[in-house]
Amino acid sequence: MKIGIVGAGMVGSAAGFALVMQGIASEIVLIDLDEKRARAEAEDIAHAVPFASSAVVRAGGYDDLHGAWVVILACGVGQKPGETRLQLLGRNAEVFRSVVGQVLPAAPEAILLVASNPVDIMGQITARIAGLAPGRVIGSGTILDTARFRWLLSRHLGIAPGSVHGYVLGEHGDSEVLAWSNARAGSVPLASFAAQVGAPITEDVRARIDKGVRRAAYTIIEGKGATWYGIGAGLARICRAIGGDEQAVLSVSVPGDVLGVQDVALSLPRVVGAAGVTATLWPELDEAETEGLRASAELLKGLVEAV
Ligand SMILES: NC(=O)C1=CN([C@@H]2O[C@H](COP(=O)(O)OP(=O)(O)OC[C@H]3O[C@@H](n4cnc5c(N)ncnc54)[C@H](O)[C@@H]3O)[C@@H](O)[C@H]2O)C=CC1
Ligand SMILES: CC(=O)C(=O)O
Repeated sequence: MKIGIVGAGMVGSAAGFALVMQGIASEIVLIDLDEKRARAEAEDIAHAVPFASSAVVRAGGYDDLHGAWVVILACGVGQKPGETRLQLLGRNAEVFRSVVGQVLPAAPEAILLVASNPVDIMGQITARIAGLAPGRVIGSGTILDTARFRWLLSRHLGIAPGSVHGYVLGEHGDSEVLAWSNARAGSVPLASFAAQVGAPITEDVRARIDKGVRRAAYTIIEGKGATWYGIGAGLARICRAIGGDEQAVLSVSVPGDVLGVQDVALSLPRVVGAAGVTATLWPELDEAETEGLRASAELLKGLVEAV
């Protein structure tokens, strides 16, 4: 599978590295305004290929995207310490207006996978500009937040993250909703399993995990300036679902109607395969989670209307 990456910064490069290490791509083309950076990252990632797979990794221009199955959009700016994702909107919307118009003629068949923040709104803007069939523009949404949630729960319960089933829904950002009420360990409801292993989900545990998920980006950015490994792996996971036509259920962001809010992009568990997102699984939520999701949808709707 050929994959293009526009934006060869930390996120784009981490995605390229994850794709190589997991053997997901046969060819990766890195594009950046800073061509020297794209060449350097492509060369560095290519040096990992002999340890993992047989991909061709190179820097290029938009014409080199011809034949790409997926084009990852990770260009623009990231948060500075203390900044929210939503504060990036004006700057990144400007970048996307020029970038998406250059990607489309070169790779009209590609699925566009948006990573840049605020990712839900950037995904919706991209879908509007691109005019592709629904589900062919995917925002990485809360794929990373869901990973953070599963990881923290797995640490608390003492089981593998892959055996924890739970999702973060709504905005990839401050208004996101951790769907505690339907989380499970294996096939067992979370609270029941937690009690069985002597690790109950007390209010303190819940607050700690909520903060660990919701504030993760702020803490990491404070410490090292940006986050990239988690989202790099998340983007590779979505590409794997597309390349393998997996019909995998992943929390990603596409536009749709949510709890009475029309045409708003946010994350719900979605079925992802070769055609992109083909279905949404409506989770059963309790009242507080439902209200949280509605508030997240209304917040995002207000912002996208203003762009
Ligand atoms: N969706 C998610 O879960 C996450 C999203 N992000 C977001 O990903 C984006 C990228 O973050 P980083 O890689 O850390 O930033 P970065 O600054 O390291 O890389 C961004 C790259 O975009 C390039 N660029 C800027 N304008 C361009 C244009 N017009 N055409 C081509 N390339 C252009 C820059 O030259 C730079 O190399 C940010 O918006 C960040 O907030 C970051 C982490 C997680
Ligand atoms: C930066 C960002 O969006 C994250 O790490 O969640």
